[in-house]
Amino acid sequence: MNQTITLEGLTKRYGRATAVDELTCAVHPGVVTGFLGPNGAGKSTTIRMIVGLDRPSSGRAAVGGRPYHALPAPLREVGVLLDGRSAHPRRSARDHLRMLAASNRIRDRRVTAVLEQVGLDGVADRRAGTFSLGMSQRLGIAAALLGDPGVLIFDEPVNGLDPGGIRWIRGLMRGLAAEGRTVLVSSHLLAEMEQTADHLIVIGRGRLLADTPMTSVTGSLEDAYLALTADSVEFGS
Ligand SMILES: Nc1ncnc2c1ncn2[C@@H]1O[C@H](COP(=O)(O)OP(=O)(O)OP(=O)(O)O)[C@@H](O)[C@H]1O
Repeated sequence: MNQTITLEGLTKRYGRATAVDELTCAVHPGVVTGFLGPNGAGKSTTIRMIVGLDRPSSGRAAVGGRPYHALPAPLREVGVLLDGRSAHPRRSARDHLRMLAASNRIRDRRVTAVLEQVGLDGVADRRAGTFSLGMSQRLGIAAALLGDPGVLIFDEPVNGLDPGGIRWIRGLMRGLAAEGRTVLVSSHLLAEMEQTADHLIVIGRGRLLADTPMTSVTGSLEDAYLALTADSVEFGS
């Protein structure tokens, strides 16, 4: 399938506030695209609209030309990590993934495969509520990978991961892109993005500020980012 994510005039208003403002851009397969912007810029809201958790006020978000809700087997086409702590705390990691697999007609052996892939095979039968933040993030990543999707979206995946985990997810994202998948990742960790992303989409106050290959960033990403977003920071210095 066509694995490009396309946003066309994507807009989300909450009352009089505009969280996402006429966003038009595309996220392509085969590369890691970093999705950057200050707190409150609209990254999570954009991701939620891509995966059908929020309705756009106007405009469109599509994957392979189709809105998420029109995909016949969404988890097999788009994997998303939004909040690592999404599993029921009393349910084991394995059961959480089994339920997701069953509801999306994904074979049970994928559960074992993704548990191994994220390094949770040794704790698969422990309740998710006893997991550390980093382990919960890994479980969320396992859920995103479950359907072997061509499109992966990670909202702050490095959150809570230790240095070994950070290196692991960097390799995971690079590997997924090298397999030809579309990888969109939001993060505030610019040094990490500098090592991971091939392409950058930067938003501020819901608007597109930059859509550019990493190679066009001269000097440090931090300097370039802070200059670009200087007028778009709602909170902070
Ligand atoms: N359900 C909601 N109701 C009202 N306003 C909302 C809602 N969800 C988000 N917003 C507002 O939309 C704006 C964008 O928020 P969003 O969470 O998308 O930003 P973000 O770029 O992901 O931020 P962060 O980096 O802090 O996670 C913020 O001003 C936020 O307060």
